[in-house]
Amino acid sequence: MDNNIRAIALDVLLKIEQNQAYSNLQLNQTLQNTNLKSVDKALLTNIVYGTIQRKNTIDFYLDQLLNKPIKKKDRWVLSLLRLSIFQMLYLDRVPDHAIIHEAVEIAKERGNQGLAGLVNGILRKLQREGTAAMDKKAEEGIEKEALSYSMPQWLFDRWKEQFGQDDAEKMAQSNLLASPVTARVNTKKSNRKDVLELLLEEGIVAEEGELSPEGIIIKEGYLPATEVYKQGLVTIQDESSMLVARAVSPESGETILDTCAAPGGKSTHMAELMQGEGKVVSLDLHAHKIDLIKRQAERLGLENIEASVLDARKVSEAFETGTFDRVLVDAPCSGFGVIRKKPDLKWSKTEEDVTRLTSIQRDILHAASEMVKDGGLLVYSTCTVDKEENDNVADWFLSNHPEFEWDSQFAEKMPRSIKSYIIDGRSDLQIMPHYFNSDGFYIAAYRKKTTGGEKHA
Ligand SMILES: C[S@@+](CC[C@H](N)C(=O)[O-])C[C@H]1O[C@@H](n2cnc3c(N)ncnc32)[C@H](O)[C@@H]1O
Repeated sequence: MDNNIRAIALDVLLKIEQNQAYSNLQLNQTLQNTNLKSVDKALLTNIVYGTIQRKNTIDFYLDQLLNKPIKKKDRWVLSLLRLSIFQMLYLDRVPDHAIIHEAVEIAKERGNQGLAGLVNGILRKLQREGTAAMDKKAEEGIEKEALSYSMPQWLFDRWKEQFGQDDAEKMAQSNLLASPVTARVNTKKSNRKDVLELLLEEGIVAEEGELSPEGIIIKEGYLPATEVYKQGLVTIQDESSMLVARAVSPESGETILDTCAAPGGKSTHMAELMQGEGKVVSLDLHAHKIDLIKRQAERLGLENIEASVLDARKVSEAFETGTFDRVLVDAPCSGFGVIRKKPDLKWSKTEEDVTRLTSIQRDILHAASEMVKDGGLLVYSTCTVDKEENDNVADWFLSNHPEFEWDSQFAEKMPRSIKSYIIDGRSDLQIMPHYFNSDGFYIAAYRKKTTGGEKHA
């Protein structure tokens, strides 16, 4: 069975590489289509994410272990070596000799005796000699952090400049850890206590989350296979992401705009908080993603979501100015807060991408702000930790939109444990992954000033 897991892990890694697919999407698709036990699914997840997370460091070792480059047609062997080295160096669960044996069997089956010999030789050398000599070389190199934390040096340097050495190191370190699986209870259908009991009956060990009143943390078991999930009592979502809908704080009967809504995590959360009363208008640029929102809404039993395709920058072509009580801009971003779940992001995104994204973020925020009623609320959020995309965009907005002010009630809506991270006089929040073992998220909330009338939201 274990051999099977490694063969599947190899296929997932190759598909991610060949199709440039997002690791989480490719892996989830595979997890849904295999009948592995939940403990094996966890191991598969660990191997795939871990191998991508540590790619930099593993390749640094591989460079030194390989005597000559691997032929182009046999490039898949590199992925096999990477996932085997990841297990040998970073996973305690399986002894080295078993990892080597399985890798050699896969190389034999998929390649030939020569490749099996190559795999055997490299992995045995690593087993025999360890990494001490190679680590010494790394210490002498200039890209020290890139190798210790297995991330591009430019990104580490950027974090160091933005947050200081200590936070940059803590964040880089926490990104190498497995992310907890968390879910949101659908409060339109049930409550946290009942859901925890139902999950236990299905063999899923879970506990209450710390950050969100609807949050639960899955300790053991594969949630998507449960009846609780299928019946729409829960949605898989990170706890910091749940705080976004809290910042919007929609009320029953209101009309809400979610400008960048797919796959629907926050739209459905807001619709649940509204107890199905009122309306959430969910937009996304990509037609194929609208279906994802609709499917989630259906699974969760939410009838108050209207999803359609639209470029949020052109929202004024579809709606009258000041139509919505509250508007959420959960903007496209670099995703540097969710590296634990999408490790490929740290290898694929560049500094130029960050700059390009900030201009889209500004444009969407500007267009969306026109949709807010007097006295209404506008929330800007991202799943990144980059100041250029976060504080800078948020500050730019406020200085260019005097009709808005910080939402003075923002801190009250956030959990107590987080309040110390909110700076006095502002209503924004940067959550780093190492603060609460959650995704890195940024949230800023503004209120549109009233033009003489009473406060609305
Ligand atoms: C961070 S994701 C949104 C996640 C979503 N709010 C959730 O909670 O499930 C950003 C989304 O913005 C969409 N997007 C990108 N550019 C856009 C634009 N100009 N107008 C509308 N949506 C856009 C992307 O397709 C992507 O689905």
